[in-house]
Amino acid sequence: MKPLEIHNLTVASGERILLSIPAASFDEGVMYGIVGPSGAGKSTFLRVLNLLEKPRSGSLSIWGHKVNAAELSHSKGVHLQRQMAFVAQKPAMFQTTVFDNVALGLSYRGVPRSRRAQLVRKALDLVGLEAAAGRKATSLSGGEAQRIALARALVLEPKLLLLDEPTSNLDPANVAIIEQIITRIRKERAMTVLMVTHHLQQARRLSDQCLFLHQGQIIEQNDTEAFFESPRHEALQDFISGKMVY
Ligand SMILES: Nc1ncnc2c1ncn2[C@@H]1O[C@H](COP(=O)(O)OP(=O)(O)OP(=O)(O)O)[C@@H](O)[C@H]1O
Repeated sequence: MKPLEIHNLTVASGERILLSIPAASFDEGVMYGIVGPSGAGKSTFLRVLNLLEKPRSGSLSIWGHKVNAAELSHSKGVHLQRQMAFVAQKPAMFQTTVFDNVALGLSYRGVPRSRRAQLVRKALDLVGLEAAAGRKATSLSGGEAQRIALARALVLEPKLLLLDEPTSNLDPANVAIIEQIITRIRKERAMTVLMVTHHLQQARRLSDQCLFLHQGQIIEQNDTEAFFESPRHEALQDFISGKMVY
C-alpha cells in the first residue's frame, strides 16, 4: 500500500488552473524533493495534501484510503491529516513556552500528560533544543523557531512529512543543522517526506527522488542523480543550468 497516490487532481482559482496532476504516487520511506520556478504551484501542492486548500476535482489515496475532492476539507479529513505533519515556510510560534508549542498537537490528539512530556522531550532532544523547553517560543531566533516547528511536526510521528521550504531565510549554519536533523530522522524512521525547496543543491543532498513542477504540472520525476545529471525536459535543463524559467 502506497502512503500517497494522486488521481486527476486539479486546483483552480476561477478560470485559472493552478495545479493539474493526472497521476502521481509516493513510496514509503522515500524522500522527495520538489523544485520548480516561482509560481509553479509547489506550495499549492503541499497545501492540498495537508487539506489546507480544496482541490476542484480529483482524489487522494492515503495508505489506500481514497478521499475525493469534495471530502478534502478539515472537517472530513481529520483522520487523514493525523497521518501527516506539515512544516510551513514561516512557522508561527504560539505565545507560550517552547514545550507547549511542541505539545499542542499531542493535546489535540488526547495523548495523556505524562506521555506528552516524554514525547516532547524526545522531540526537543532530536532538534537539539531540550534546554529551551521553558523559554517563550516567540523569543526564539529564526533558526531555532524552524527547529521547533520541525519538533512540533516530528512529535506526532507522522507517516508523511510535508516540508515547505524548511530552510528559506536561514543562514548556512542553521541550514546545515536542519539538514542534519532531517537526515537523522530519516535513518530512524520509515517516513515519506515531501520537501519543497528553492535550493537545488539541498534537493540533491537530501532527496532520493526529485520532481520538477512547472506551470502547475509535474513534468519530470526521477531518481535524484539522474534528475540532475540527465534531465529530459528542456525546461528542467534550463532550470538546473540557472536560466530563467517561467
Ligand atoms: N488562493 C489562491 N488564489 C489564487 N491564486 C493563487 C492562490 N494560491 C496560489 N495562487 C497562485 O497560484 C500559483 C502557484 O502558487 P504557489 O504559491 O503554489 O507557487 P510556488 O511554486 O510555491 O511559488 P514560490 O516558489 O514563489 O513559493 C501562483 O501564480 C499564485 O499566485
